[in-house]
Amino acid sequence: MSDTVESVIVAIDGPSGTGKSSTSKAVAAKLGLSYLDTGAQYRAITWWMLSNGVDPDDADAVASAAGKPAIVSGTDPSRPTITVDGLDAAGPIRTPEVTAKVSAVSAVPEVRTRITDLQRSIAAGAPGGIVVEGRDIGTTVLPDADLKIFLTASPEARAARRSGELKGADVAATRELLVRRDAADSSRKTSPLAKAADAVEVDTTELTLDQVIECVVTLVEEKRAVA
Ligand SMILES: Nc1ncnc2c1ncn2[C@@H]1O[C@H](COP(=O)(O)OP(=O)(O)OP(=O)(O)O)[C@@H](O)[C@H]1O
Ligand SMILES: Nc1ccn([C@@H]2O[C@H](COP(=O)(O)O)[C@@H](O)[C@H]2O)c(=O)n1
Repeated sequence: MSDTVESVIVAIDGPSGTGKSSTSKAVAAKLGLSYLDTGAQYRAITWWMLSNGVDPDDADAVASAAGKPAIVSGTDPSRPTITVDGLDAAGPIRTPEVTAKVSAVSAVPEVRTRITDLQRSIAAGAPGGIVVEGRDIGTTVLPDADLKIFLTASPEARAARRSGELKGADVAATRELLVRRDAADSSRKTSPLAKAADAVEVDTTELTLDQVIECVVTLVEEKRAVA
């Protein structure tokens, strides 16, 4: 006889442009789960620093200000939202200025503690379960997640995807920026980008987005089915 567990927590990590957001949103929508984009939270705090005259490269100043902004994430996968001090931040957090500084801000331990606490409380409050995507979800934020996925793809595939998204941005320059951001995220001391030992690695280089979504949905359903 088979039964189905009530709630499931899925952690999806990986480098930039591997398809974490697209996959996580679609999987959550298909399975009726909540969705959390943790990169958006780090972008939001970075945007607040830039908007409030805090130098993102001054780790002490960033640490002192880390508790100030009120960051609220909406977890409906069909309409994810993010506000900072009540302002809609969805657009401003995607600017090149924020992208260029987010790795510096997210490396500051006080920022990570603040955002990790927020992520854990959102995951704990998600009624039917949640898909949480980022860089350290399986290793640090939710080490007891029911399923951990680590998405990868070649830098060339990721750059081609991103430059398509950015309407023809130079692929070589896009690749350079992706690789540099991954290197910074992987080499920071506190909670770096890393694959959890018990994560399932999915190389998406040769897969369509639909194939990746199907693969992850299958893995979640397998986990949910309890013998
Ligand atoms: N398997 C795939 N095949 C082709 N394109 C894809 C695939 N997966 C994602 N994409 C496209 O690649 C781009 C980047 O995907 P997405 O934003 O989901 O990646 P990400 O890992 O969340 O990136 P980041 O960490 O930088 O936020 C999007 O335009 C998305 O539609
Ligand atoms: N769990 C996470 C998620 C993200 N970051 C930092 O945020 C940056 C932006 O992430 P995107 O997914 O929106 O590209 C990322 O480069 C990391 O610096 C993080 O540290 N931990």
